Amino acid sequence: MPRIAIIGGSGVYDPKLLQNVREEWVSTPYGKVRVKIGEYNGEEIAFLARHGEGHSVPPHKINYRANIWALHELGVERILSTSAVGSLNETMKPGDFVILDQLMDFTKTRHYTFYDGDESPHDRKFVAHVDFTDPYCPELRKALITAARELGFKYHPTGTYACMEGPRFETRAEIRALKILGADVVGMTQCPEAALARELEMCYASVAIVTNFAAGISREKLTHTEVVELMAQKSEEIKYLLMKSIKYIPEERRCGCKDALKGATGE
Ligand SMILES: O=P(O)(O)O[C@H]1O[C@H](CO)[C@@H](O)[C@H]1O
Ligand SMILES: Nc1nc2[nH]cnc2c(=O)[nH]1
Repeated sequence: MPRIAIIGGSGVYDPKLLQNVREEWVSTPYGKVRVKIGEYNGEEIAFLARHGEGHSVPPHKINYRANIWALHELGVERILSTSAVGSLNETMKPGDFVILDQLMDFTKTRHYTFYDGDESPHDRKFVAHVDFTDPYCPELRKALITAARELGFKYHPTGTYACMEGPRFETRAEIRALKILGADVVGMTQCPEAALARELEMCYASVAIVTNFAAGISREKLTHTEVVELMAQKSEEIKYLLMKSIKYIPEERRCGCKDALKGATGE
């Protein structure tokens, strides 16, 4: 049973670091999910391509609830994810790794929770308000930071991610506003993915890879081609970062993630 999962974002479509990979279709109350399970460092790791194998699913149409539920169903406790981002912070340059520590959600049409009361399509029919002060697991963040430092990669140990609805990129004015609000990087997929993991008391962290400067900061037109091209250039480094990070993930969970529902339901 895999304790750890990797969710690959744009440009990260197959689990290069895993051996003996098998595919499982996991049924969930929100639909079926295709998960690959393989071995690394003597243990089972699950892998899920956020946008589907051929990047066929746009950010606003990803079935985030099915994805996170499926990993929980498999017994996953810890999720590492990648996210390709634009940078609003001149110190965070294309090719840099940012170990996210904060996020702001500007998405509009997504499904944000598993806890829909009586309408929940499962037996968790209660209301829950989880704490999300620190949306990323401190233990997973530490593992990513240690690995990035040891590998000598250009990385930033903190970063605030603004999640936009997409699928279009941002206007100059939107980026100007996000910069005033304190965002360092901008993307389209961390919300509701991170919150849904917290709702199922799973640890979650994301390494953002800067693929471009954001609209109005970049002098070039923004393209998804540029995003995928830069991610392809970084694919080896991303693989090594994930491999080394996994080795630093403690067996025992001492973070608050595992108790996220305590006090959240009012009981
Ligand atoms: O966040 P990931 O899945 O890496 O994808 C990023 O890349 C796409 C834009 O090129 C958007 O989907 C954005 O969120
Ligand atoms: N929203 C958004 N997502 C991205 N992913 C990679 N670059 C960008 C960007 O500039 N904006």
